[in-house]
Amino acid sequence: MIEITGLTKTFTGQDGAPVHALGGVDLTVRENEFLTVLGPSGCGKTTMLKMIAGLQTWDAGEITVAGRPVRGPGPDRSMVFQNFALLPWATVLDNVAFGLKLKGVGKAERNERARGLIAKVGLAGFESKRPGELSGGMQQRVGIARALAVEPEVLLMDEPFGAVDEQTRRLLQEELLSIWEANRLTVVFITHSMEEAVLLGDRVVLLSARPGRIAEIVDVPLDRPRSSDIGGLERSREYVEITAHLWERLRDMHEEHRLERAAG
Ligand SMILES: Nc1ncnc2c1ncn2[C@@H]1O[C@H](COP(=O)(O)OP(=O)(O)OP(=O)(O)O)[C@@H](O)[C@H]1O
Repeated sequence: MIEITGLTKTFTGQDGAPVHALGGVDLTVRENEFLTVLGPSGCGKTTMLKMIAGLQTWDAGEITVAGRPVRGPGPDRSMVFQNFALLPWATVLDNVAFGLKLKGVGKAERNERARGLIAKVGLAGFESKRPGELSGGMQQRVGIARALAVEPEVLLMDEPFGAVDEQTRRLLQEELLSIWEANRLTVVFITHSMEEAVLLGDRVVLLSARPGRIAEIVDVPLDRPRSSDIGGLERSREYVEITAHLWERLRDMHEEHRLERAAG
């Protein structure tokens, strides 16, 4: 579905020094897969996601989505951001319908589709509110509904639940899982949470410290559907073993990074 080969990127830092963000990433994301991505801070996770979205250029390598080379943004891919990135002056309805408007869908149809999605993410009755009147969790529901409105093949999520409280995060995880179970989208989901990576993912990609490369890909053979019993999964032996393994790897990466820095 998504093929990434030899992806590299070097930025110029504020002091003029090169920042090697990605050091040759090769990755295949399967059709309808829920892929989660973990890695040390600054290893290029957001950079890679923006590249798949067509929002960031790269130096070398290639990305294709369903066989089409990525040259810029397109309606086949939607992104959900950590800070929601909603239009503050527009209502919930207009925010969700925005992408459909850009696609040229008529007002009656886009509003009907937007209302359906707003209900799906549990926000029926809030159509005429503006983002500033909503909690963080509610704003992220709008972000998800907006991303789904254009019926993308690929949903790109950059730490979407990082800015909400623990209970809301759990509810949003359950909602996202049930939406994905019903629609079978291809999802690439960045997170800082090992627990979240394992609960949601079919596979967890571990990126190494900068320059980011694939350090390991871990299969998550937990039963699906998972949306109805996240608590039960957390007590399963597989879940405990996989999260322990990921923690060991991440701890080693932090330690290597610390030693490299100490060595100058
Ligand atoms: N436009 C830019 N100009 C210069 N440097 C950049 C730019 N965008 C990203 N970087 C640098 O590239 C590296 C990778 O950034 P990126 O945001 O992709 O990492 P990340 O893994 O998503 O980080 P985090 O986990 O902290 O969100 C960082 O060192 C960052 O400072």
